Amino acid sequence: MTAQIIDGKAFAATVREKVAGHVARLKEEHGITPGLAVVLVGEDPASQVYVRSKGKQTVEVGMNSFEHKLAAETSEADLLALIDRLNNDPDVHGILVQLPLPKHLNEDLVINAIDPAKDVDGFHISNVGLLGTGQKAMVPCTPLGCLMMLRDHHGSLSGMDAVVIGRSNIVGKPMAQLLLGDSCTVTIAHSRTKDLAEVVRRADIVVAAVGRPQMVPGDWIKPGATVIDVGINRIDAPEKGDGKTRLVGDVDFDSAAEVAGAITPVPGGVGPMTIACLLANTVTACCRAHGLAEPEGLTA
Ligand SMILES: Nc1nc2c(c(=O)[nH]1)N[C@@H](CN(C=O)c1ccc(C(=O)N[C@@H](CCC(=O)O)C(=O)O)cc1)CN2
Repeated sequence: MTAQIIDGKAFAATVREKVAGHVARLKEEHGITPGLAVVLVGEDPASQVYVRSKGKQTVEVGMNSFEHKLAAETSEADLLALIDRLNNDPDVHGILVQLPLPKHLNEDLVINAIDPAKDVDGFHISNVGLLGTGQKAMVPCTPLGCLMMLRDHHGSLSGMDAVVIGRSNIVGKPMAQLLLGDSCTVTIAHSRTKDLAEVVRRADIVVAAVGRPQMVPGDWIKPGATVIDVGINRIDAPEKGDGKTRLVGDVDFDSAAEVAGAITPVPGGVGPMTIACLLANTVTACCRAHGLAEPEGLTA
């Protein structure tokens, strides 16, 4: 293996430390404690784990955590009523609704009901528009985490060729906007892209966010390129024993690490940065709500 490993777990710990410092200052100097409300509808096991982790890390950095767990059959009207209460609660600076939602709930309607100033996921249409036009926005946590790791590794990204594989509203599109904002030449590729291998081979930066296990092999990677693997896919692992599974990314780590200059692992790469950036966004939202200076290095 030749690539440097970009350790997202360690980097996330440094982000949390910075957040904790800002939270302590907000308390000492202004008597303000940032608060994050997390809404979970239903019992999706992975979502339950992520929500528990968000609550625990929120408290660990000194913020208030408000968890709202609703039954899977909750009506849209009841969910919207809860969001309205949270929008009007001065102790709540950040609101997020864990995705995916049960099928009977309209995700767009629910997300767009959140006050954009409290939308710490950055999914509200107003924040999407602000980011797309280069204005001050709440930035989606996973792409923000990827950008932080890229800036930390490279310093300036200006002039680099970047390929984002995947066009989701949550990762692919905002990631492309952020890279454009840092003056990369950006290509958004997807399942219908012709000659994807050739497109990826041109890139100095590859962000893989397609949700297909190990889809990107090492021979698609330009030697020395930086590879950010957003995928989290569970696959069978018969080598570990009957019925066992393991997590892999969208990139074939072993072959890509032979060619890349740097690469994020799965697990322990982008995933931990998602929650760290959620905490960062909550402090940012709190500072903006109170007209205070925003924390440096925690926003795009
Ligand atoms: N409202 C939101 N919903 C969802 C988001 C989001 O950003 N906002 N993202 C994902 C889930 N997610 C956070 O919510 C998330 C996913 C993965 C990780 C993580 O740390 N993964 C670990 C591996 C965990 C494991 O063992 O399964 C890693 O990659 O190392 C954190 C947060 C969808 N929903």
